[in-house]
Amino acid sequence: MTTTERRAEKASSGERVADWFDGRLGVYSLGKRYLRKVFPDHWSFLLGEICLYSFVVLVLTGVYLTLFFHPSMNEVVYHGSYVPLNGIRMSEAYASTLDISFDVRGGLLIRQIHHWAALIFLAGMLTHMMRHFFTGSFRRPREVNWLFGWTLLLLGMFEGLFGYSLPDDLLSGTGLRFVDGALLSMPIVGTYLSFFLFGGEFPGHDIVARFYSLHVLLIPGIMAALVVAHLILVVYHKHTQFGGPGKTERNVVGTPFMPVYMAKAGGFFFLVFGVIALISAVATINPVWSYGPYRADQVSTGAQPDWYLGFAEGLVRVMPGWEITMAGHTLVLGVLIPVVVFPLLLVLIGVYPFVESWITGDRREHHLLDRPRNRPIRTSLGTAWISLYLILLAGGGNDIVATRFHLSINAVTWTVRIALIVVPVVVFVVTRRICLGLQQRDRELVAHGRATGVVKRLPHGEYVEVHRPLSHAELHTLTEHTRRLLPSADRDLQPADPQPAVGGPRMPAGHEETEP
Ligand code: HEM
Ligand code: HEM
Repeated sequence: MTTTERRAEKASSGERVADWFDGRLGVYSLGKRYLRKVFPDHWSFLLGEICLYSFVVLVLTGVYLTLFFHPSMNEVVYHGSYVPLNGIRMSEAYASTLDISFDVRGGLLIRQIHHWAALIFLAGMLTHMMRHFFTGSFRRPREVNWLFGWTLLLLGMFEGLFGYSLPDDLLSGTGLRFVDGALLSMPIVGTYLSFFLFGGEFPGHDIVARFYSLHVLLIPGIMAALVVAHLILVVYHKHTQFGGPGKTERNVVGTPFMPVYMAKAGGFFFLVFGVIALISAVATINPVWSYGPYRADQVSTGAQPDWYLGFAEGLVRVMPGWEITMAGHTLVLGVLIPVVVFPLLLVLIGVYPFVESWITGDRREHHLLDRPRNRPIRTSLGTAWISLYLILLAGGGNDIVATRFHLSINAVTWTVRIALIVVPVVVFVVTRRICLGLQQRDRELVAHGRATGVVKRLPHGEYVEVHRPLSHAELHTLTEHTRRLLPSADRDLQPADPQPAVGGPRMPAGHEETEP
């Protein structure tokens, strides 16, 4: 008997299973390489995980919904548990959504989890994106990963729109009418595009089935592939980290993937799932039975898209109803301008990493994150963009704001129009001042230490405040960006130097992974 055979005989059944897989998939070398991968610890890294887990929840609940949802616009007469709609003509899609809500066991909860998860997914993506924006993690070499993320955001928005169009209720039909109007406003191609999408004149009989294929197959497929590519790139580039003692452009300090990070991530998945399930169990979302089935001659009052598309609605609502006639054709500028501005606002985000490196001429690799105050212009652009987005969101709900607060809708619309121009500029200027103020405070802290509030009288009568010098770690964090700006800071590009530059302690706990 050979040694290997003797070892195989002695090995436990677990080891034998692992050996079996190793022989076929090479899991040992993969595991050795990646299971001890170091992940830095920071609460904001959880935002990416929220996106990931809510996406998983969407896929799981979406698959359950496909078992009962009928993507058909054929007309049926409803005879189900929801008595007020009994005997009413509606599409099969709407009738099956009512069945999911009232007759399928657990159906309403799963529908609500699906919808709430969609809202949280997009909120997660937007905050995750802003976190990466403000800390500059999109810089070289992560521009492509930024673009992958950005594509996920775009696809997520359209996936949501297609999803809430599926039940074919009065609200989703109103949303589709909006899409139709946007298409029709496009010169020359508008009518063709509308007929192509709806398979004839709006609303036609095809749109639910078409959106269904896109919603359950094409878009989730592309998104799943992009999520995998996104995460592979995070592993390939190694994670960025905030500056601090022991952290350089060439190492990553944190906890290993197995077992620490994996245990935390597993727990966090159940936390995210649990919170979404709890919200869905207590808060109604999209009660389609109270809107009624879609009819092209009706529109519901207070119709609103899901929050992530509210800014597109706002763009249309703040525009005056301008129209011009050119060569015998009417151009509806009131809709056409928003249709052009909407993608522009999104494209600006996608190309930002390239524009920034072009303007600043910074083509270096960056693995240490910026503190937002040290990049005042970028930070101010980010806050101005957020303010623009929020104002448009409020503009998209101008009717709700007017009715809830007993205001005139014209007054609300005009306030939004003025705010749209003034507020982002003010926010930009104020944020920049705040950043510069914070930088000044950092400089004073470095130069004089922290004020203790203790005032001393010196022997010759002078009063002075006692300042406590900062610790080495604090000093390192506050001055690290200035060293990176100096040409001599190229030491960051030299082989790993885990020792802090200001003589502070090494990272107290955690593991360190060094660039080869
Ligand atoms: C990945 C992102 C996804 C988003 C943002 C999303 C969003 C939505 C939304 C907002 C609705 C309307 C829910 C409602 O009726 O209140 C919906 C419906 C639906 N979704 Fe998704 N979804 C996603 C993925 C999926 C996947 C992967 C599947 C299936 C494999 C799926 C299947 C369905 C079905 C069958 C419906 C119609 C059922 C109904 O409305 O009750 N979804 N989706
Ligand atoms: C389905 C949607 C998304 C998922 C599941 C996802 C997931 C993640 C995860 C888990 C990480 C590592 C941890 C972290 O830094 O948070 C990450 C990193 C990153 N994400 Fe996303 N993300 C998504 C969307 C986005 C979007 C919309 C953007 C920006 C437009 C983006 C840009 C980035 C960048 C630049 C990194 C690299 C950061 C680094 O190495 O420090 N992601 N993503």
